[in-house]
Amino acid sequence: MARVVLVTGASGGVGLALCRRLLEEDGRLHLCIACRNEQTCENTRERILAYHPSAQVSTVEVDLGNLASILRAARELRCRFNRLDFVYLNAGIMPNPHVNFKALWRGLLTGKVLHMLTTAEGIMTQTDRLNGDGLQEVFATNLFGHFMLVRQLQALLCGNEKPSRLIWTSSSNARESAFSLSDYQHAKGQESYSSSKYATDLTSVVLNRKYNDQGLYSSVVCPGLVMSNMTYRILPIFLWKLLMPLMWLIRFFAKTYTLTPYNGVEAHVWLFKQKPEYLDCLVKYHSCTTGLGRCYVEARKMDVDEDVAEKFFQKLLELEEETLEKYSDLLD
Ligand SMILES: NC(=O)C1=CN([C@@H]2O[C@H](COP(=O)(O)OP(=O)(O)OC[C@H]3O[C@@H](n4cnc5c(N)ncnc54)[C@H](OP(=O)(O)O)[C@@H]3O)[C@@H](O)[C@H]2O)C=CC1
Ligand SMILES: CC(C)CCC[C@@H](C)[C@H]1CC[C@H]2C3=C(CC[C@]12C)[C@@]1(C)CCC(=O)C[C@@H]1CC3
Repeated sequence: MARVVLVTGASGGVGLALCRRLLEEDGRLHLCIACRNEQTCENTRERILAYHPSAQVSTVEVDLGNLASILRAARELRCRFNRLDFVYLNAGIMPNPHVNFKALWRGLLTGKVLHMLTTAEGIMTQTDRLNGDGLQEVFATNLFGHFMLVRQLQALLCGNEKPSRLIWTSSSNARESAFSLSDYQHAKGQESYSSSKYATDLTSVVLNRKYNDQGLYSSVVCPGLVMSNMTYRILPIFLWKLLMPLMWLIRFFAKTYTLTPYNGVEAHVWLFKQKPEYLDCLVKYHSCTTGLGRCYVEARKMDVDEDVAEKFFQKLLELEEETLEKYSDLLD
């Protein structure tokens, strides 16, 4: 039976490379790509088919920053499929990124330089805003939209003959100090991206606790530093191109400098081949590349407080309840 795989954020960068590499692994799978609108869906499908002409690729329109769009997409997916084997929750945003060059410069002179260059700790901020649903945009797109999608797809993910899998694209930038239970949407700070990725790690841990006995397993991966539209918004493309030789050099010391989307999805593809029962739900799987360009995966224990994770999950459930009340007309 062909496996059914749903990928969000498939239109470029990590998501597009993931689609292509999954089809290299298994040309028989049914790939459903989730993109923001009809035009992106069609363009992305054509780009994938150009490499894998005989692949089964379908599309679903979803704007993860819009709750009504998520409920509609989930309804469509429930009509189309009777199960989903893998869902890659990959779409993400980092709006208005700002690099603190002064802190970067100071950091270069300290012993923590590699940590800074691989996690961006202390050198990156963002400006967030409210979206049309009245939620903080980064929290809504990176985490809550995906959470709602998973919950709405529960019937396709639980109780199947074989386990189903959720694989979240998190980040090395996920940091406990950027997250607070009392401001879990990160309305007050300037590290909404870091907070949303930490929230992703917390959510995955609790999803395992709640759903493993129903045959649903969740994992988090970090693609490393990848050149994509997201990073091209941080520094201009020409500057990244100029910095490329330096970054290849840094890669001899910083293995998470995967740099290309192809290398960045090593962990996503590795997880596709693993039995979930043997994975550790408190581990984040990092895509790594050696100085000579060999890709591999490194498992690192996550810094999560399971009690905070549980409390945060309750808050997500409350927000979900409010959402479902508001959009009751979009439910079956
Ligand atoms: N690049 C890096 O160094 C790193 C990236 N990551 C994570 O990897 C993931 C992929 O990022 P990357 O490929 O680098 O960045 P890109 O900006 O290239 O890709 C982001 C993807 O998310 C989609 N997306 C954004 N907003 C929405 C939305 N509201 N609804 C639906 N889709 C949306 C984009 O679609 P559209 O084309 O319509 O904008 C695009 O397909 C993200 O979760 C990111 O946080 C993690 C660590 C490092
Ligand atoms: C010589 C160069 C390496 C200098 C580049 C400085 C910064 C622009 C980058 C250093 C660490 C990078 C980083 C990210 C963005 C670019 C840097 C801040 C991310 C935040 C991108 C998105 C992520 O999810 C994590 C990345 C961590 C490292």
